[in-house]
Amino acid sequence: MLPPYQEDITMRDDLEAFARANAFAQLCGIEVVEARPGHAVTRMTLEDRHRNPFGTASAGAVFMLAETAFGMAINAELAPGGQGVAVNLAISYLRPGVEGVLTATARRSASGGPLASYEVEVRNEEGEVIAHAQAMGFCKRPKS
Ligand SMILES: CC(C)(COP(=O)(O)OP(=O)(O)OC[C@H]1O[C@@H](n2cnc3c(N)ncnc32)[C@H](O)[C@@H]1OP(=O)(O)O)[C@@H](O)C(=O)NCCC(=O)NCCSC(=O)Cc1ccccc1
Repeated sequence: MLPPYQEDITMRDDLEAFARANAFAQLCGIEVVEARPGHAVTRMTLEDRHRNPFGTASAGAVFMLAETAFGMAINAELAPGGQGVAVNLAISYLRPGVEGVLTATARRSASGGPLASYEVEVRNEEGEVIAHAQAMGFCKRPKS
């Protein structure tokens, strides 16, 4: 059985520092809104630098938003010194990202041993799902 989420904790101090240390997410303008064990929310305002030649959101930008939500959700579950990493992340783009704020929500759907599976939905401001990702994470324990 999965442990319950800690609903009362939205972002511990160490998770805030962890989010700030994610240099590439910072470069992309991704903000971590919420992070608690097994659940995280990230958002990104679409700017010209995120666009592909068609003028819509680049696949990589949307992927990074989803990946950051996954990374925060899995690492919020681990004891200090542990590392939650992606071993596979598959994404489907259902609608183009056009403008405004995109929001990714990650939640753990299953786990077994060191593996944990996450679902990530990316929505536009209208609440439409523009992308869906499935991530398989591996929880590395602190080395003794
Ligand atoms: C996950 C695992 C199965 C680990 O299996 P294990 O049995 O525990 O493997 P082990 O620990 O033994 O290491 C294996 C080999 O690697 C080497 N090494 C390790 N660490 C370091 C290092 N720091 N620097 C240099 N080398 C290092 C190590 O020496 C060994 O080499 P060897 O074999 O002796 O020559 C493995 O496939 C893996 O690490 N895959 C890559 C996953 C990955 O990169 N995902 C994407 C990034 S995650 C992400 O972005 C999500 C996110 C988002 C936002 C925020 C946060 C997170």
